[in-house]
Amino acid sequence: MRKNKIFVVGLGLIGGSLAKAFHEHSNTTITGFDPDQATCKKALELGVVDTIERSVGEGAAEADLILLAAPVSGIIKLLDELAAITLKPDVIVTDTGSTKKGIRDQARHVLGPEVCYIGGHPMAGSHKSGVMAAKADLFENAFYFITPEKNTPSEQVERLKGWLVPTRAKVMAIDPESHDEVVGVISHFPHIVAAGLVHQLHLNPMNQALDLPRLAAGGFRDITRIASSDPTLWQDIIMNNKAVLIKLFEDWDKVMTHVKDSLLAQDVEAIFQFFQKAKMARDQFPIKKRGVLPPSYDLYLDITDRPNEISRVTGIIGQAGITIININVIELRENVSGVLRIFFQSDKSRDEAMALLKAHHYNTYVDE
Ligand SMILES: NC(=O)c1ccc[n+]([C@@H]2O[C@H](COP(=O)([O-])OP(=O)(O)OC[C@H]3O[C@@H](n4cnc5c(N)ncnc54)[C@H](O)[C@@H]3O)[C@@H](O)[C@H]2O)c1
Ligand SMILES: O=C(O)C(=O)C[C@]1(C(=O)O)C=C[C@@H](O)C=C1
Repeated sequence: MRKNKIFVVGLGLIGGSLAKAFHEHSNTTITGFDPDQATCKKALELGVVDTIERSVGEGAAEADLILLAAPVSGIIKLLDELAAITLKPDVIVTDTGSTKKGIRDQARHVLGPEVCYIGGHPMAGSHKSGVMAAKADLFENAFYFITPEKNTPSEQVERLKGWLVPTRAKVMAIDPESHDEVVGVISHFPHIVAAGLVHQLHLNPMNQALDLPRLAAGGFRDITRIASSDPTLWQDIIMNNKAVLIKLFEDWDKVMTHVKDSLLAQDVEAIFQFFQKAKMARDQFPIKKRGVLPPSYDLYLDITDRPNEISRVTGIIGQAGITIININVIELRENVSGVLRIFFQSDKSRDEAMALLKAHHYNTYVDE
């Protein structure tokens, strides 16, 4: 029996992760191509793909699903390459680019009407790049945007959804223009702000003498994690969502000017409201679930910086026969209290541990 063939072009974080997830499709061969030879070699070694194709043309001609997972400008060029190849009549061409309008425009422009192109964008990722960071479960429970045209046959949309089942993502159809507006707010502009905060720190005159990153606590690190993302990738994304981002700069200026003016006017109530409204909105965000990871029940407790403090806590829990599945320390600075986060297998274990620690005068709490 002939095997179906998925051809993944661009075997980095996203292409590699999708290729890994696609291995769940039985009766399917996953082939790949990447211009970087070292990436191809690694993808084969790690079993991310079954084979590496010698060129885009050779892989694409035989494929039932073509997935373009290069940087956005690379995807646009790849569409030109595909336009010059005779593809299988029922092939679906999709991509993972973080912007959709420019890619859709190019697909419309260069691919003939006989080729079914449906844009895609999985809303999960990382500041890390490359095939080594690829994970089969990266998209589990994440949204996965697809951008079919009004005239895309519904059977083709269903076929693409079928291909994407092993990602365990929540597939959502949206038009490319709305997509770019949405991700401008929830992804692209925040990346600019994160990088901007890092620049602000570096430009500060105190940085030379005091090495501010060394002093920065959890808050700065949390909000700037995504500033470690690949600049080439982000240059491409930002350039391809220019109009949306320019408008967001105007909105952002209004928000910042409001805080600055409130501060200048010593308007305490306005400043309180600024934080209060943001907190209320942020606290309502749905909790993100990660499907393959077993659920964990977390307990937080305040600890002081004294010798053997962590082993004292784990000892109290361990002696009661309660299993701890993981531990992490949040912001324990010299001579200052920090927070210990302990992960349990069940709410019962967590609640028992909590009662025990309370009896030992620890301040404990759970984050609902
Ligand atoms: N990183 C994220 O969090 C994330 C999330 C969702 C979508 N995306 C999008 O997915 C795509 C891939 O991102 P990534 O994070 O996997 O990047 P990556 O840098 O990890 O991988 C990109 C891969 O594409 C290859 N490549 C570069 N130019 C190419 C070309 N012209 N043809 C074929 N391959 C080429 C590179 O060698 C590299 O292996 C981008 O379009 C990005 O916008 C990224
Ligand atoms: O988690 C991260 O590090 C990401 O930046 C992932 C992220 C995002 O902004 O949320 C980045 C780009 C995408 O296109 C989708 C997801």
